Amino acid sequence: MSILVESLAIPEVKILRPKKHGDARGFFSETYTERDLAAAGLTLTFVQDNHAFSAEKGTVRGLHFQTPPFAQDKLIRVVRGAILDVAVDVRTGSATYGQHVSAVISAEAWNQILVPIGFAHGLVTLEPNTEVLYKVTNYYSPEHDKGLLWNDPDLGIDWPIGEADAILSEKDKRQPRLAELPVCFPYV
Ligand SMILES: Cc1cn([C@H]2C[C@H](O)[C@@H](COP(=O)(O)OP(=O)(O)O[C@H]3O[C@H](C)C(=O)[C@H](O)[C@H]3O)O2)c(=O)[nH]c1=O
Repeated sequence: MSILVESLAIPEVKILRPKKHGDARGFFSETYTERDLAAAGLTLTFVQDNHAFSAEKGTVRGLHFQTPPFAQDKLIRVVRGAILDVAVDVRTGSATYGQHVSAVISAEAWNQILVPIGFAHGLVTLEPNTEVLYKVTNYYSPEHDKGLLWNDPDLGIDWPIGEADAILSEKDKRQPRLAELPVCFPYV
C-alpha cells in the first residue's frame, strides 16, 4: 500500500496520503495508483489531468461542478504552495446537503483530496505561486460547468479571506447561491 486513504466528516470525501521515499537526491512518490484506490473501494477511471497555477495568495477558484452526463470526480493535489480545499454536498436529498468539509492540501503535507460527483469544489490559495494538479473522471464540458457562490452565507464556509481581498474570475463573482441552485444531483 503506497497511499493511505481516510474519510472526512462527510465520508464520501477522502484524504489521500501517498508515501514519499526520500534519499540524498530528494524523493520519489507514487502519487496515484489504481490499486490503492480500489483497495479503498474507489473504482474511478480518470480521463483528464488538470494543472492550475495561481500567482497570488488569496486566489479563489470555485465553487464548481459539472452536471451529468459530464459530472466529475476530482483527485486534487498541490505540488507547490498550499490551498484550503472545500467540498460542498449538492446532492438533493442527502442528509448533508449544503454542508461542507475542508482541508489544507499542500506540497509540504504531500496530501490529496478526493471530491466525488455530487459535490461543488473550490479552493483558496494560502501561498503565492501555488500549483494545483488534479485528475478528473470526465472531460471538460462548458455547457455542464455549473457553480455555487463561494462565500454564500448559507454555506457557512470559514474562508481565511474576505470578499474585498479575494482574487476571483468574473464568472465566480456571479455564481448562484445555494437557495437558487436547481436539482443537479438527486440523492438516491
Ligand atoms: C476546468 C477547465 C477549464 N478550461 C478552460 C476554460 C477557461 O478558458 C480556462 C479557465 O477555466 P476556469 O475559469 O473554469 O478555471 P477554474 O476557475 O480553475 O475552474 C476549476 O476550478 C475548480 C477548482 C474546479 O473544481 C474545477 O476543476 C474547475 O472548474 O480554462 C479547460 O479548457 N478545461 C477544463 O477542464
